[in-house]
Amino acid sequence: MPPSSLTSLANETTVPTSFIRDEEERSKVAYNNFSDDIPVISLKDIDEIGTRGEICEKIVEACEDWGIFQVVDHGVDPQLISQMTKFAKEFFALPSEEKLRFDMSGGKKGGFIVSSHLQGEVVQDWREIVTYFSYPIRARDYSRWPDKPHGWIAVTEKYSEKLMELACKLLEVLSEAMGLEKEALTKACVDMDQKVVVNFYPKCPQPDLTLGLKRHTDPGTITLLLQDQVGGLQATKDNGKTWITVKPIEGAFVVNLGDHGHYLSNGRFKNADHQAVVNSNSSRLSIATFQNPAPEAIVYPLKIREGEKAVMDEPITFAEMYRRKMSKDLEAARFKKLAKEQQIQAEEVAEKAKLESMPIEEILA
Ligand SMILES: O=C1C[C@@H](c2ccc(O)c(O)c2)Oc2cc(O)cc(O)c21
Ligand SMILES: O=C(O)CCC(=O)C(=O)O
Ligand SMILES: [Fe+2]
Repeated sequence: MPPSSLTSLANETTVPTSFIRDEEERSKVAYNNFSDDIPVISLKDIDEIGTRGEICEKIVEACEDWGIFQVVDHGVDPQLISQMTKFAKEFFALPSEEKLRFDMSGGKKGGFIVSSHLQGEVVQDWREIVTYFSYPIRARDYSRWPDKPHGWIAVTEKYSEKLMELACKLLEVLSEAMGLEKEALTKACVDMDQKVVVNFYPKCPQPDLTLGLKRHTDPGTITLLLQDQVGGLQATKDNGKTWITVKPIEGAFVVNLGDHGHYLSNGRFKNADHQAVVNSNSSRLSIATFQNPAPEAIVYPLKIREGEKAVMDEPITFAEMYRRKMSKDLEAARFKKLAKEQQIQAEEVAEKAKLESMPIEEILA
């Protein structure tokens, strides 16, 4: 079980062992060693015939290469962005008991939790989150949306609406790039879900031993991530051999393609492989807006190009896809833990056997 608040641990000198990751999982690149590899794309005049083609080309190239790009000139009001960020920071600065009024550790849909939305994780993430489901509107449960700081709900509603519009615009481009009608991807989502996860990564006394958010791909179609200027989002496109730290750009959104986007494009667009690292100098805030298909939406490639084989064996619902992914992730983590325990046990047995066969003079030497 993770602690009920992490902020209180930020002033310790060591991290509890439940946060310590195996060496191969730890960060290999500094949180502030920024890379320019991820394309930054201006969406200015995206609806003009003259410029649309050029912008689309850049987006498609980025999706084929990394599954990640950043967008600027996206039309979301900078004031709305700064209000959203300000309220989010204020929420995490509230006393623990206020945040725990929204505790979701008992499996509640939405609210506040330390470390992970997944139950049964073996190693804990160095983060606190507050999350709420914003679309479809008819399914909103405002009792799980934080009501403090006062005024945040109105801002989150507006933010959700604007990000839904931006996501749909980006999905139009990707649909066209696949040679499909521009509504193809949104239609495949049936009735698009939106879930907002606000990540707060407190300062960490031993950032090299842990991660803010372990390596993963997002399950849905597309994620729009707003990050502050601290840095910590890292991506790999060679299965974890090398990593880059995404350069924070004021007011930009990082766009990540998720598993659903990857499957629907039959693997042509990558599902961004990423993680978040922490540091000992400052806390960090990021706001992830996950655009997901409805749970009953069928997941299967919308187009299989000539000479290609389908990346999926059969069509399944998004709910089933999500369930399989999460149980695979947890299974892999448990298997790793077991293998580690067995290795320690084997080393202990070998050590004991060595000692038993040693002459007493050698042991005492
Ligand atoms: O918090 C996250 C991040 C992310 C995620 C996916 C898969 C993982 O194994 C993992 O550790 C993190 O995507 C999410 C998707 C959700 O539906 C809710 C989340 O809280 C998250
Ligand atoms: O905080 C970050 O930079 C990454 C967040 C993320 O990947 C997520 O919430 O899924
Ligand atoms: Fe993510």
